[in-house]
Amino acid sequence: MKFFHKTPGIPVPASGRTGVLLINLGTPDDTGYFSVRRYLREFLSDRRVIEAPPAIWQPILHTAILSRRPFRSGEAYARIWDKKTNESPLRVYTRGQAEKLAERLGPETPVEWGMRYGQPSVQEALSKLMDRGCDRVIALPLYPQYSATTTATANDQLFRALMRLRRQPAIHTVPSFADHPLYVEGLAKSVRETLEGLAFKPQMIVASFHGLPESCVNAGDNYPQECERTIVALRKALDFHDEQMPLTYQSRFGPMEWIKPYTAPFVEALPGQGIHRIAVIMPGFLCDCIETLDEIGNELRETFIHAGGEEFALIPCLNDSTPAVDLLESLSRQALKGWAE
Ligand SMILES: C=CC1=C(C)c2cc3[nH]c(cc4nc(cc5[nH]c(cc1n2)c(C)c5CCC(=O)O)C(CCC(=O)O)=C4C)c(C)c3C=C
Ligand SMILES: [Fe+2]
Ligand SMILES: [Fe+2]
Repeated sequence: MKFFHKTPGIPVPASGRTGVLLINLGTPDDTGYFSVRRYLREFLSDRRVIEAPPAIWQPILHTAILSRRPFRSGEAYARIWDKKTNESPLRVYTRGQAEKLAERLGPETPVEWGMRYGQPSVQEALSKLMDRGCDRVIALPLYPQYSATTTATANDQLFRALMRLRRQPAIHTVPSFADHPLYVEGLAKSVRETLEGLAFKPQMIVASFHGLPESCVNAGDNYPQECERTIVALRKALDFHDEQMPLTYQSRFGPMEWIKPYTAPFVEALPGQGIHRIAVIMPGFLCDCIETLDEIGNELRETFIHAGGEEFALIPCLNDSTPAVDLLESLSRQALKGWAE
């Protein structure tokens, strides 16, 4: 394979054109063992995600993890799979966000979407933008809170693609948007709408964020502070006390210590404290995915009911709703302004 990719065929307009590149995590192509294995192998080989030296980690990954986990994860993906499009929800919503954002920005500002792991790749999405005449690219990682394990590796992947280009576009990377007013407003609206539609009144709304190994935080990852910023702003928007909306962390992986409190034990203890009706919101995720729909919507619900809970409601992520597209439009226009004459 040649080191440099082709230079885009379409001449760049004299005035230049700016495109928006949405970058999300990625997801398997189907729920079968080999697809899930391929996805997990790529994901868990990323040194931004697992920092252990490859000489130690790779043998563990290829034996203990990739032999069994794809079966279990494949079953979980099958439970949440979008039957209509035959895709994972994460991909369906990311595409929806890109298509709706493109309508808002108009034909002069092309929008593409790519995945850090799997398909469509960031490189493919970048090529499409350049083939449409973009010499400037706004890269927008779809994570509300910054973490080196998500935001930084999304940007790394884009710069990896740039390393192979003879003629590079200029890049503007959009920072995290943990307490952006449109994000907080969108979350508050989704809480109000879900509560209105429920036949019961939750005694507590648990805000569960994806977790992170403690070692990452000790080494300087500011993700927990970003989660705090989101939750402080959301409680304020809803006029909630801390106890009405506690913050917890889900999705642990491996034997190491992760940031606390852990969602599952926290929720399991609630019925014993007289809390039998809860709702769960997951403001660390812009799109519903295996972690929200299965780990929380299925597994955590079962844990809570088994522990004596009575009612459990899941508040959906913003997905490709109007508030989500409002937010992405605002972030894109803000970045576009930076390039205005
Ligand atoms: C050490 C492992 C992991 C770290 C660190 C991590 C950080 C992290 N992840 C997200 C968002 C998502 N993670 C998702 C799935 C997922 N995450 C891990 C591991 C780590 N994540 C695994 C092994 C998996 C795969 C699923 C499984 O087998 O259980 C997803 C969902 C993807 C989908 O296809 O639906 C998201 C989204 C954040 C925000 C984050 C750090 C802050
Ligand atoms: Fe994860
Ligand atoms: Fe999980």
